[in-house]
Amino acid sequence: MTAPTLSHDDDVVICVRGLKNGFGEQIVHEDLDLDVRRGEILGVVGGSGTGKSVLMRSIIGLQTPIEGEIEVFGENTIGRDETEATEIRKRWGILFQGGALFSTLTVSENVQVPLKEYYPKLDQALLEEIAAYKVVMTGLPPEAAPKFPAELSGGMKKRAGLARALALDPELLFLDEPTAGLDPIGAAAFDELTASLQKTLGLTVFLITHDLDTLYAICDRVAVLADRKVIAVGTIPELLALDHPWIQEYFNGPRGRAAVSSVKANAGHATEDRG
Ligand SMILES: Nc1ncnc2c1ncn2[C@@H]1O[C@H](COP(=O)(O)OP(=O)(O)OP(=O)(O)O)[C@@H](O)[C@H]1O
Repeated sequence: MTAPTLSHDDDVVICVRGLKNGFGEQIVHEDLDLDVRRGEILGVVGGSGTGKSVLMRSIIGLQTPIEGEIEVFGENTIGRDETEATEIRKRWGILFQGGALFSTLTVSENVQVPLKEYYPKLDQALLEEIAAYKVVMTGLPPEAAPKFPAELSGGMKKRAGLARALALDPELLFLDEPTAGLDPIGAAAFDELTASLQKTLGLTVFLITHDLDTLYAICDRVAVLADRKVIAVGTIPELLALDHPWIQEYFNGPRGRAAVSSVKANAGHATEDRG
């Protein structure tokens, strides 16, 4: 890995400095800084329209910023030529909102898309074998591989999207609202899957969410977007110690308190189960 030049810290996988994004007259980000550390699950929160998805799109090179610098794995990601950008892109996987599966392809074929794109010489039998492995890895039954997205439940679609995001054995995973639209049990199961894959594969995870349960259950740190920048980043107790009205309202409001009790209750069950 190239040493990061922006952060001077080898443990920083994503480093954003002085980011400015906008559309016409509308400025979405200004002077935004963020570090994502190796091996952490970083939750990214903020009110609707604060620019969480635009931030993710800037980091992965789908949105060219007006100003600022972004490094991923110590490599500048802005304005790279296609060959250089491809080399960096190979090292991350993305689960877009809603799964974003190709509806005319089966689950297995969806997982094979990035493999074919980056390794065009792999033979078909191997492609299918890798896809089958990724499908099972995300907790789907092997019978899901030949199915089309329309034949899957919402939760299964998310898992299929995750299988595709993991196709290239990434070091870094971007998840955009992975539990949106899932029922609470499905959402909790998806959180568990994310946490267990993160641990097993040693992933760094950039996770955009509105789901307080997800933040409490699996995020190591949380970055809060407001006023066009990351106004705070830290553990939830660290954020709760801050006197910012949006942070207090979000984490200490009725939904935040409910999420804490549910995490405590689950921890209690886990202890009882072990006993
Ligand atoms: N391609 C685009 N063209 C014009 N405006 C855009 C574009 N993409 C995003 N925006 C605007 O940028 C702002 C931030 O959008 P973004 O989707 O990043 O918000 P978000 O924080 O992810 O919101 P949500 O939580 O509702 O998903 C919004 O006002 C949105 O309308």
